[in-house]
Amino acid sequence: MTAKPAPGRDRFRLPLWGQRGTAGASIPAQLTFENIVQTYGGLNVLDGVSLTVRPGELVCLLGHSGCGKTTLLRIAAGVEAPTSGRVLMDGLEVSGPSAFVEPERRGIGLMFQDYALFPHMTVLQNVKFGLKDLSAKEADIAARRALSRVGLEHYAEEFPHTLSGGEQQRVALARSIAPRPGVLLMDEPFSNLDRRMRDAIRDETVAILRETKATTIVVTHDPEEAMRIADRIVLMRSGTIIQEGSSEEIYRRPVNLFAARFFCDFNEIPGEVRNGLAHCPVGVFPAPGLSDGPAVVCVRPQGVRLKPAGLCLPGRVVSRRFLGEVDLVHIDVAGVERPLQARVHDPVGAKPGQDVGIEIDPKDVLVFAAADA
Ligand SMILES: Nc1ncnc2c1ncn2[C@@H]1O[C@H](COP(=O)(O)OP(=O)(O)OP(=O)(O)O)[C@@H](O)[C@H]1O
Repeated sequence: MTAKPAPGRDRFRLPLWGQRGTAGASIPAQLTFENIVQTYGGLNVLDGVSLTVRPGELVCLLGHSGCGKTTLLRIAAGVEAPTSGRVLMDGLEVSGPSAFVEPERRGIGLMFQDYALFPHMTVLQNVKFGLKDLSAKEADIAARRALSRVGLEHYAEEFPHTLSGGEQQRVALARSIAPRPGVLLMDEPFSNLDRRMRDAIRDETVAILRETKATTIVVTHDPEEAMRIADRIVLMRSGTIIQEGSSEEIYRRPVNLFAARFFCDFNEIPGEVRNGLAHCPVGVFPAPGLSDGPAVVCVRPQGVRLKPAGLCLPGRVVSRRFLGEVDLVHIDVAGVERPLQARVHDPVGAKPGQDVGIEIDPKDVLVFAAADA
């Protein structure tokens, strides 16, 4: 176990990332976590996390509350030192047994959920705050350029409390990109925005990040948000990475039931695997690679189709809700404890009490060993 860095311990100055001049595109850095362990009160909050974020890549750290996402960001930023393991930027150790680079010398930008704007400073002063290495004139130019990039140049002399939540978010973004960080770390940056404006601001933010080219890690607990913005999603659970990949890879081929449940509200039906096939009350489905034994058959609600009664698996409609683009229909099926959920475009006039036929699209079915649950 490595001790936390003590004052006077081997530190080195890093002109490399620390001073990138005025606003404009960043020189993206590669950020590497090597076997990071972080222990609080004898508990491993991070338990051997290894991850490389490529230059210019946008990675989303996704996981439930308390799984260690923020702790990993804090370690990357240098606000905390890991109990063991190393953090490297472009291959050079910035946290670890042989070095600890101060946060302000890492060239890492931070943006928090609450934006952390200073209320007594104008918008321009807030954005200039991180530009202390520049002359007053250079800082002014860089800050105004960052503000213009987020479309808020006209708000330079306003105070934060006079701005809407979405505008404050953009000021915080301008402040974090103004020093042209090689790496940008964002902790739940959209969670304070109401749903109506979140999608637009999220897309706008991603477009700005692409333009600035900074290597970016965004922490979120919202799978839809991660799918919407990430080049790569890193799914965490209890201080470990359980899967990483593109949103499509994780959605279509989750490594276990936990990962599957994160992205879809499945119908979960107990079944039995025999000779590579899962048998359950709604059908028989391929279960490649699974040993014989109890299983959970997971059926996506959009994979359940309604047909006229008598043609296929019989069911009886329990309820139907109009959700706009689809209807959510609950259907009782013999042998299945809870009604099946179906998200259907064509509910064939389904009314509560009506008998229907059910077809299940095998591409919307995943099977896991019951022990995995
Ligand atoms: N300084 C600390 N001292 C003790 N425990 C801590 C400290 N910082 C974090 N923890 C604990 O470590 C665990 C992980 O916290 P962390 O904030 O990294 O999780 P998270 O995934 O970011 O959660 P959230 O989405 O709620 O922010 C939590 O159980 C938290 O209580």
